[in-house]
Amino acid sequence: MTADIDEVSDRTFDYVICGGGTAGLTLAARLSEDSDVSVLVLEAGGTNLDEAGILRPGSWGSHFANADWTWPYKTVKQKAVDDTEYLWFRGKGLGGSSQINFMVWAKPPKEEIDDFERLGNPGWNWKNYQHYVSRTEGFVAPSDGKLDDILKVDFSSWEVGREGPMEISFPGLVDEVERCMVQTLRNAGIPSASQPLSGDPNGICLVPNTYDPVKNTRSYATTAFYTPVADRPNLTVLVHATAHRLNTREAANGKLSAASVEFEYKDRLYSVDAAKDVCLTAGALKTPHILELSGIGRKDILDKISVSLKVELPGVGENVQEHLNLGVSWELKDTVDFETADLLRDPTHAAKHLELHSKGLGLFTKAVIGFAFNPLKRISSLSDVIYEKAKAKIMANAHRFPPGLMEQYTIQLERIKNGAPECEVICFPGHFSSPAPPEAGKQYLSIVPAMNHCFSRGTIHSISSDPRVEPEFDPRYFEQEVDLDILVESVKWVRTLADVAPLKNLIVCEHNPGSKIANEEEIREWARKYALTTWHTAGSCSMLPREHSGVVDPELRVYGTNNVRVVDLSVVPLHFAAHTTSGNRAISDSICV
Ligand SMILES: Cc1cc2nc3c(=O)[nH]c(=O)nc-3n(C[C@H](O)[C@H](O)[C@H](O)COP(=O)(O)OP(=O)(O)OC[C@H]3O[C@@H](n4cnc5c(N)ncnc54)[C@H](O)[C@@H]3O)c2cc1C
Repeated sequence: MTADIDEVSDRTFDYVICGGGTAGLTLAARLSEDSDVSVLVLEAGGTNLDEAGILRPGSWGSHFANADWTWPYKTVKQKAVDDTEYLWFRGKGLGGSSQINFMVWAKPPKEEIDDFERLGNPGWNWKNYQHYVSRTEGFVAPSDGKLDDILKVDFSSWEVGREGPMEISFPGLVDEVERCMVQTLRNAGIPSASQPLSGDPNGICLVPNTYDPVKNTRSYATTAFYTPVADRPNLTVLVHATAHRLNTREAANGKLSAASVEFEYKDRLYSVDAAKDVCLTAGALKTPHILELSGIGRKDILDKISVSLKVELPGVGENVQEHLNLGVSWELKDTVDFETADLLRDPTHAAKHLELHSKGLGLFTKAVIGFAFNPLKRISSLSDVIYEKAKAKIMANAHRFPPGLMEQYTIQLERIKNGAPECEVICFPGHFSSPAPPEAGKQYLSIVPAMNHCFSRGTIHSISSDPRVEPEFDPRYFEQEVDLDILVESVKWVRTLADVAPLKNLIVCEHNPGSKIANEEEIREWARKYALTTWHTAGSCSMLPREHSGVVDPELRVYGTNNVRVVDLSVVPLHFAAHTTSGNRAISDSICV
């Protein structure tokens, strides 16, 4: 049961958590394990409990149209992409983005978590990361041998948590699509990654999902971290409550302490006191907004919006890092003996598969599981050229970088040189590409190159002191040319897979980008125009030394404050090659030990 306003307004809780999403609910569940502390979660959206459209896997993207489940954030015009404004959907309501995401449970290469420590964050290394994440994982290996012939993996050897509250498993429907994809990648010379969930995803991997294998439904922050503990007397959750700003005072040690949180509920303002910590978990897009409105951030930004500066932290809303993707799709022959997600666009087929889902069958029990993580040098002969060009440009501009960025770029260049598996490809069972839309009655397969180590850095800043005015989201796509160079090489490699069996035997033609996009310049132009966010934005309140533009210390405490913590993807100092939900669990678990 969620709370009423009377149970919250003007009361005091030990911990006030702003944002009941992926990280916020994990944190609340962990903190409230101690029955001596009281925990409050303020969530701007609703509860969205037991919504079939959320629980049903295979409904990718359909949530975007539902204003109760999704925030329709939008970027500012992107200069390098013809002034395009991009939609940056995020989950709204309990569970946050974990209620609308694609359910992929992937984990980064161990070196990339160790890089957090190299950047000045003692204790933030793979060993600890794996410890925290495995407390969440409730991995269930396929019991019926259905993946044995595809994967050839002994799941008992996987180092993955098996006792945690989040069901992680392979989906109900794994068929020829996955067999075709994996075999094609194998025939293209890509090795298998045998330990994708324990720090070595390099190669082909079938990645499990946040998927309940018994009910064939989505597992997410709500099912794992809210529903099972909702009746704890020391846990209070207020929905439709939007945190606006922290009311702070200067403490005896000269630092700022947050005494209370001002929030909006049904068009009225309220306040709630925090005896211990205020934890910001509004996600990488909104957490910097709350800090700035509370007077913590860049002086020039706060001056512009007439908010008085309490703690000057030039890193707030900076160092924003994105993952990008760009699908290549092929039209399939009529004779293929499997069905793809394309059929769900047809109402008759969708109705049939809804019925099947109630029996644990059909396309709605399908998920995205086929992946390969490749070093650039494995898929492109231009890896050294791209490295040298990027390095020369970085060295030439080093004097312009904010403190701390050069250290990040040094690691990013090393990753290219040392063959870090940064070029991901995602096998999607259906149409997932632009600009040509799918044609009715046709089926497609897509292989989606994804960029995980973008060099471009964006910003997220408030443009008004009115909390209802969204901040300006500016990812600065392709500001660094190396991002486009690497993406183009990935696209070129993916297109060559059309000549590799078994894929080549199943396809009629390339649908996107299509045969008209042939030479280097055309591919470059297509990639620049049609690359999309993977919704993995991170870094907007980076955990770095303060002199390196850091916002939080290794305990996730905001510099210059006694009790303000940021506990979501905002703190990632340098992005990693993995989907982000697992990282978020580690972040929220880390402060509870
Ligand atoms: C469409 C989509 C697909 C994705 N696919 C995958 C995938 O397959 N695998 C994967 O690992 N990752 C995926 N991701 C990314 C992953 O889901 C997110 O990185 C992760 O869920 C972010 O967690 P968070 O806690 O930082 O933010 P969120 O989960 O977004 O939580 C933030 C919460 O804060 C609330 N909020 C915002 N502002 C306020 C405020 N002022 N006051 C109170 N509450 C507030 C929001 O309503 C929300 O509930 C996807 C994301 C999206 C959007």
